[in-house]
Amino acid sequence: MTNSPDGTKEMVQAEKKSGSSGLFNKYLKNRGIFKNREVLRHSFRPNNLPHRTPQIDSIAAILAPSIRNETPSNILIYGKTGTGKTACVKYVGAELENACLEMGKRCNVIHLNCELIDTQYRVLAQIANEIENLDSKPSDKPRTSIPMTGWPTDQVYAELRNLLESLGGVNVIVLDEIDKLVKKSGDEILYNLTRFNGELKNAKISMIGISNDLRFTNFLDPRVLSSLSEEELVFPPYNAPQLCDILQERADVAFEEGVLDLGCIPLCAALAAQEHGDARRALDLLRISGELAERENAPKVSEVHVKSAQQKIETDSLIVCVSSLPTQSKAVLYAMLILSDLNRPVFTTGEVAQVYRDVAQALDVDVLTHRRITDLISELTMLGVINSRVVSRGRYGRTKEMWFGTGTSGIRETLSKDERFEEERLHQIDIGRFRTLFR
Ligand SMILES: Nc1ncnc2c1ncn2[C@@H]1O[C@H](COP(=O)(O)OP(=O)(O)OP(=O)(O)O)[C@@H](O)[C@H]1O
Repeated sequence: MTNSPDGTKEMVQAEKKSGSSGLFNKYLKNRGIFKNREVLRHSFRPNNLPHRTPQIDSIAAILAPSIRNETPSNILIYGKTGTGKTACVKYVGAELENACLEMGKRCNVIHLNCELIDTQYRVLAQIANEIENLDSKPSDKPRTSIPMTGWPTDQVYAELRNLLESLGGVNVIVLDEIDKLVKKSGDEILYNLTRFNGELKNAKISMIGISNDLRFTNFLDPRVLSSLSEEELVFPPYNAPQLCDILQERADVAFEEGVLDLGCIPLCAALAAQEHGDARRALDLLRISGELAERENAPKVSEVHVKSAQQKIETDSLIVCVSSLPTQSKAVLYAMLILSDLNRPVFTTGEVAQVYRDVAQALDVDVLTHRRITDLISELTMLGVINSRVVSRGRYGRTKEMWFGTGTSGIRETLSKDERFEEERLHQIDIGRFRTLFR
């Protein structure tokens, strides 16, 4: 068999050999969109972080005493989501560890995600765990001298102290999303960690707290706040041109040459900058645009793909939001769906409340007061599930009008997955009555 330019014959041959039905042939035949899509994922750690040189330099300057085996100041880092806080701290941390290694000094940077590790016990056990396994290879069985639950806190502190002392050197503990830890477990752990250096002879610790919620400092004891924020850094949001530079660097590695239409990167950057300058959102937009183009076998990624990606992200986050709503909010939302099915693109609080009563009865939940329904409607507006505006009705006073921003199919499907919203119950609602009422 001669080789065909597009490789079809080879594929047919491979198919015969392997017995596959050729389901994936169309994906093999086309020139790919991506050269390396991993570069656009959240887990990728870039070596170059455009527009963050001042922040990187500041963190490096504060941590620099570590290379002389001295204790660096604690740092508190703030900034909205996707402004590169984690990426910069990880980058500087890796550089610091390498620099210390070259100089024969011991310095460990231990990064904890406090969304997952959110109690005093777990923070301490995880620090110990990471320290114990610093030099191990991926194939080694992990060593754990502190179990993840069960010991008295004093014993955990004592064991961690022994471990730190036996290894010596500087340990920089990064508490990423520190606000989650404080909200869940208070500031005792921070108090204890800031005092830990006083008990150590051989080893030193310093802390970096990262947060996108400035208000969490209100929950801190003033002594904890002053020692934790010896140094403070703020990461400003990126603007559209900055996001363009960030995306361009990644796109050069991620996409095949020439597949990305010129307008794609500026559009992703502009959409993400409109939100709040979030690089994560910009990268998601670019990756999903590429994936949509790939799925429809398009030869290029165009601005139409970017717009569809934006819509997909919005729908996906709407679905996550709706599925986590409490039953009463879902009941209010279901009442709105009924109204929109009755060809009412815009409805008022009074109308929603009327339909809601029947929905609540059908679902067998308490019927809330008009006041509570109004509160739930405000919450749904705040979450972006619906849009609303207050209008004046002359001598009838003011009322709220609301409408669905995008299609309702995602909301409908999500509600139908809630077992309370089973068809049998919902059939009890007399839609005909509302049809007459709201004619
Ligand atoms: N200057 C930059 N250059 C390249 N990529 C960046 C830059 N800033 C952020 N990113 C990328 O954007 C994504 C989000 O960044 P990062 O996780 O550091 O944000 P964050 O400020 O810590 O957000 P959050 O508060 O939500 O955790 C990551 O994939 C990161 O690699």
